[in-house]
Amino acid sequence: MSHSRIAFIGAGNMAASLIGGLRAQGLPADAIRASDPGAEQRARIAAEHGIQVFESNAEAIQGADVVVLAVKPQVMKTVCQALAPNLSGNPLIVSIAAGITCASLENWLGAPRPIVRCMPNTPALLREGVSGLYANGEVSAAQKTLAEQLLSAVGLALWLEEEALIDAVTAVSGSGPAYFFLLIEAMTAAGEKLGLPRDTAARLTLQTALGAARMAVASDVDAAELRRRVTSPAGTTEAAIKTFQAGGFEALVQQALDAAAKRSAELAEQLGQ
Ligand SMILES: NC(=O)C1=CN([C@@H]2O[C@H](COP(=O)(O)OP(=O)(O)OC[C@H]3O[C@@H](n4cnc5c(N)ncnc54)[C@H](OP(=O)(O)O)[C@@H]3O)[C@@H](O)[C@H]2O)C=CC1
Ligand SMILES: O=C(O)[C@@H]1CCC=N1
Repeated sequence: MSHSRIAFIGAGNMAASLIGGLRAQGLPADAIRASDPGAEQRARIAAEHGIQVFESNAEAIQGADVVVLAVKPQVMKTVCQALAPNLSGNPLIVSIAAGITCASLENWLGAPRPIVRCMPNTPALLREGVSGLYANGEVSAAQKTLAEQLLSAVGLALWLEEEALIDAVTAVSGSGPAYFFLLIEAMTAAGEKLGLPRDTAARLTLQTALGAARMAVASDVDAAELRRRVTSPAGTTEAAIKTFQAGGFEALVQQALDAAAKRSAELAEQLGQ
C-alpha cells in the first residue's frame, strides 16, 4: 500500500476517520486526495491531515489506484454516474456507504468494475476500527490485499462470504459505536443523579468502558463469564443486572440491531435503482 494513491470522494466524518488512521499509520499525505463540494470540509481535512483537496471529484480521482466512495447513500447514484466517464486505469472502488449494493454501484459506474463494499466504523480515527468487507468478482487478488491493507491500517478487517451480511455488520459495528456512546451518556447522567460531580461521573464511566472492553478483548473467557466474575451473589451488580433484565434489555438490543439491519436493507431497496 505504501506506493498506492488513494482518492476519497466525500470528506465528511467517515473519510476523516479513515484518513486520520491512514496518516497515523504512516501513509504519506501526498498519497491521499479528497474531494468535497463543501469548502469548509475541504479546508478542515486539508488542515488536519495535510492532504490535497479538490472541489471536483473527477480531478481527485486522477491517477488513483483506489477510489473510496465516502458520500451519503442518498447521493451515491449521482456521484457514481458523474464519475463513470472519468475513471481510467480500472482503479479499485471501495464503497463505505450503508445499504448500497455492489450491483447498484456496477450499474451506476456503467461497466463491471472491481468493487469492495465495506462497512467500517468511526473508531478508525484512532486505528481502533473494525470493518466487514465484501469483494465482487472483478476484484483481483492484489486489489483484495490492497483493500484489506487499507482497512486494516485503521483497525480490524474481516472478509464476508456473502454481501447480504453487510446489513448485519452495519447493525453490529457500523452503528455500534453510537450504542456504546448512548450507554456512556446514560451511565454518566445516572451517576450524576446519584450525587457524583458530572466530571467524576463521566471519568468513572469512560474508564470503566475502556477497562471492560480491554479486559474482554484480552480475556480467554467470554463476556458472560467476565460478567459473572463481577456479580457477587446477592450483591450490587446482581441488583443492577436483574433490573436491566426485568426491563427486557437483551430483547431491546435485539430489536435495535434488527431495526438497523432492516434500515440497511431498506436503503438498498429505496436507493438502489
Ligand atoms: N459515520 C459513520 O459512523 C459511518 C458512516 N458510513 C457511511 O459513510 C458514508 C459517509 O458518512 P459520513 O462520513 O458519516 O457522512 P458525512 O455527511 O459526514 O460525509 C459525506 C461528505 O460527502 C460530501 N458530499 C456531498 N455530496 C458530494 C458529492 N457530490 N461529491 C463529493 N462529496 C459530496 C458531504 O458534503 P455536504 O455535507 O455538504 O453534503 C460530506 O462532507 C455514508 O455512506 C455512510 O453510510 C459507514 C460506516 C460508519
Ligand atoms: O447511521 C448510518 O447510516 C451510518 C452507517 C453506519 C454508521 N453510520
